[in-house]
Amino acid sequence: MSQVKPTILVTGGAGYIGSHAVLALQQEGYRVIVLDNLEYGHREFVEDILQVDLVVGDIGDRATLDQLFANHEIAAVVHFAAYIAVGESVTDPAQYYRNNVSGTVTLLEAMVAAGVKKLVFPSTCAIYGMPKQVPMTEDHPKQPMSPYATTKWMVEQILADFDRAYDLRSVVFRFFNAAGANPEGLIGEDHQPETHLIPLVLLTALGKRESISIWGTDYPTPDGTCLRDYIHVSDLATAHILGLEYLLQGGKSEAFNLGNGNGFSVRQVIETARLVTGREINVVECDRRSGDPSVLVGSSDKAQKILGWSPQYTDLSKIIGDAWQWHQRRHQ
Ligand SMILES: NC(=O)c1ccc[n+]([C@@H]2O[C@H](COP(=O)([O-])OP(=O)(O)OC[C@H]3O[C@@H](n4cnc5c(N)ncnc54)[C@H](O)[C@@H]3O)[C@@H](O)[C@H]2O)c1
Ligand SMILES: O=c1ccn([C@@H]2O[C@H](COP(=O)(O)OP(=O)(O)O[C@H]3O[C@H](CO)[C@H](O)[C@H](O)[C@H]3O)[C@@H](O)[C@H]2O)c(=O)[nH]1
Repeated sequence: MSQVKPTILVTGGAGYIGSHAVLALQQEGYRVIVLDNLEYGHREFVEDILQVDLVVGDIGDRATLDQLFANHEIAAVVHFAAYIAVGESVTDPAQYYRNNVSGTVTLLEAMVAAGVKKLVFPSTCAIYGMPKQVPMTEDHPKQPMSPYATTKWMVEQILADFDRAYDLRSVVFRFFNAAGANPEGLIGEDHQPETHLIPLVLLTALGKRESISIWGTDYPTPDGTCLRDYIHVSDLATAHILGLEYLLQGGKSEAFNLGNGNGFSVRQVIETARLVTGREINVVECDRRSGDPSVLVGSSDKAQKILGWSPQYTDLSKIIGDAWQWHQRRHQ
């Protein structure tokens, strides 16, 4: 007889990475409830494609949260809801602190009040700032260089205090560059506006954009363009299951890097996209974008050791190929 698995609340589950985590949870037999205000998320991902219960509401709305926790026996929360645009966080930091920090504190208070004391929280490698050593490990100094990254580091510190004071246990995942789409092509990356390299390259291949800008060709890297650690979104989703199971089994609070372990340059991404799509992709070489480190590559040894996680889709052609499948379907 198969064991009934607990109910998990996924905030931001209508977004890019959250919807992939919902799919993975569903496939593992968990009951899932999504809380998303749909400011950026996609209703159809949750209701039509994944067919999961969706509560349209805000993480900063305590009454909605209290009702949710009262009406459902929720064992843990996976908390993706946040604003994510680095550039916008520089020009309008107030809304980032309100949504990502204040909203999260409201969620955490509601959890403690309801006795729900397990949380999986996506953070970012951007909390490390300029790399002092590569690959970066979890104990690398923290010097966030944007308000967005600061919000994530603040929440990590808040979680450490909530652990000490209220026994709220958390698994923090510091993602490197999330990319790709689930291999079945059901859901994928559709941010408005889009700022990430791989979807922008694929939108160029589709003719939705004239060209892709390469921001900086004079970095101290083999081809002069920045190296990033692109990690398949389905591998991130799998890590969330392992993190959740670790917490449900009584694991203590920990933070883990989640990366591919390999650095790919901007030129490699574009060249691979040319091969995968068979399309012409116009390139414009531009000056550096401010604040971009030349190399960001993570060590995920800790996640491998403690959670038994290792990425399955480390090949750049696979990551771009899955994203391409999704983009073609989305824009056909
Ligand atoms: N995309 C990346 O490369 C990346 C890298 C590191 C960390 N992360 C983190 O992963 C998480 C998800 O990122 P994503 O790329 O899927 O973003 P996304 O914008 O696709 O998803 C975020 C979702 O949260 C919802 N949301 C935002 N504020 C909300 C609020 N106050 N109440 C309820 N719902 C709200 C949005 O409507 C959206 O559906 C974020 O926390 C982000 O910081 C992403
Ligand atoms: O049009 C573009 C877009 C990006 N790039 C370059 O491509 C690389 C990747 O850029 P992305 O914007 O896709 O990703 P970032 O590395 O800047 O940022 C990502 O990783 C960060 C961690 O460093 C944060 O987590 C952030 O949320 C997430 O978007 C960078 O070298 C960037 O300069 C271009 O050359 N042209």
